[in-house]
Amino acid sequence: MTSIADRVIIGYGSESGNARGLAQRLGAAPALQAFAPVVLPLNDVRHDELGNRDLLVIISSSFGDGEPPANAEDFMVRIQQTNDLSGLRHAIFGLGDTAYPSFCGFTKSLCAALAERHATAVINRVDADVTFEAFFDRWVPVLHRVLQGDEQAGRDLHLQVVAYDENSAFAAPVVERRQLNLDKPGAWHIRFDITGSGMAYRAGDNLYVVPENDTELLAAIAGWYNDPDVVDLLRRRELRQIGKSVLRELARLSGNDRLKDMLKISRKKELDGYLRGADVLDLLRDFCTPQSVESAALANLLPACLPRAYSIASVGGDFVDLCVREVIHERGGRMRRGTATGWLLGDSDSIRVFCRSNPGFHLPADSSAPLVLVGTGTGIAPLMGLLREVQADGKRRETCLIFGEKSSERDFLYRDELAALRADGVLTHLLPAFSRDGPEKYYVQHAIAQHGGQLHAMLEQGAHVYLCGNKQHLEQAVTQALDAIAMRNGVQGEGVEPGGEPLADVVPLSQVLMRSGRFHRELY
Ligand SMILES: Cc1cc2nc3c(=O)[nH]c(=O)nc-3n(C[C@H](O)[C@H](O)[C@H](O)COP(=O)(O)O)c2cc1C
Repeated sequence: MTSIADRVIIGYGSESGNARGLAQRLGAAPALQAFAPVVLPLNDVRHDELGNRDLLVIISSSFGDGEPPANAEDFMVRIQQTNDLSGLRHAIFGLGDTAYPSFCGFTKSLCAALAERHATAVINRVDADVTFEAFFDRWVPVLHRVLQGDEQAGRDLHLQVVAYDENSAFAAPVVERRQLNLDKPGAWHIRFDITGSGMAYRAGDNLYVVPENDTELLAAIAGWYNDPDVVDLLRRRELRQIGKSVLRELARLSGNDRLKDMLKISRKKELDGYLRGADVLDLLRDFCTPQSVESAALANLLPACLPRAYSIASVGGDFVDLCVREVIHERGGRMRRGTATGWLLGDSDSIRVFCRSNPGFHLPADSSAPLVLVGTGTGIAPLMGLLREVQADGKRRETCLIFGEKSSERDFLYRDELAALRADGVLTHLLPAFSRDGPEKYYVQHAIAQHGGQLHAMLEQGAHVYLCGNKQHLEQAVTQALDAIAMRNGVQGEGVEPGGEPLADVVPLSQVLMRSGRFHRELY
């Protein structure tokens, strides 16, 4: 095989430095030195000066609404102003984030503009998500093989994260449903197979579930209308999270004075109380008649079933794990299940899902920073993901999991997995807080207080705190407990000398952690 180029020009488009960093690494890669690599911002690349023994490698992020970074804007304009680029050969590595609507929008447009002008891509375009490092490590050896003449290697490489969303979700087979506790409502471990989906995620990210409605609820609404076709009509409409605009329209169609009255601002509390746990069938029965709100009008009125977000409990790869609490309650003589949890825990073989990046809950870049992980109930989910990432990284750091539940015997979620992580040295401290095990209630804030010295030492070493669980119960209690251990041990925050008296304007530790990006919260 003979090499396809003598020279490699590496042009980068980068706002915050990721693409530039990769470009510089590529430029320094030993395998590329035979091709005299030159690294420069895309705006400085003169495509009209490239010869037919040059390969243009483009590494760029996307910004705004899928637009080029500032140092790639002029390059894009020059490409658009050129009619024929048939001599140009290129390889594009795009960096983006599926959290943005126009995922890798710039590099996709650039690739299309080059193709329209008959330029040749020697490797399939890469659309990388926040997990771009893993793609880069796979892409560089292929680039090297292509340069050496193995053009098929470039055609065989497919590194494109697909940006799924609620309108184009991936139907992921469910490969495991396992109850983790002994009581009702159940806490379930659910595993999806996402092989071949092009979906990429990392620990801390969220999975959105696009549910279908409970068949019993659909049948009951169809019964109310006395029309079986209503089941299909409403299968994918939102039947539980009912917005103000839907209520207003129902009040208008039904002409019901009670509903109109409840919509007045002065009665907001009453309306909120009524809506808690209510669904469309309640509204129909309580305020409407099948004649005043016809089923077609109702279907038109209701938005599509809203996707529900869940914290991912695994780390990258071909599977996504969730830890889900069953939602089940009775109201007005009727059992109700959560729309998404009902769908997840039903018997459906596959479920439509998509991932969204959640950078605020990723592991810190500093691989030596200790981790203090605090979670209650299914709030353990993303913490399991983070621990799995520590395990996969292979770089050991001090980690402490403070896990709160009711009973060690009945509710110790992931007991075996945690024991294995302990044995493996991934989880260095496990502090369970089972509220009903002893004569006194014992919650995570009590565990924080009891082990204050040890936690304080970790915080002094730059620990990051991750908190996940119920907003109402957890946030304030944990924040206060952290502030209290800092005060007791000599604050590492601002305004107090270690061991000294607090000043009047002392900044609590939780604030200091938050300001320095070391307090990560996922509360619901
Ligand atoms: C304000 C802002 C806007 C962004 N817009 C997009 C976007 O439209 N599409 C996309 O795929 N990624 C978008 N991203 C994600 C970046 O492309 C991603 O973080 C990339 O790794 C940054 O690389 P850089 O450091 O080389 O600029 C955006 C990021 C920020 C902070």
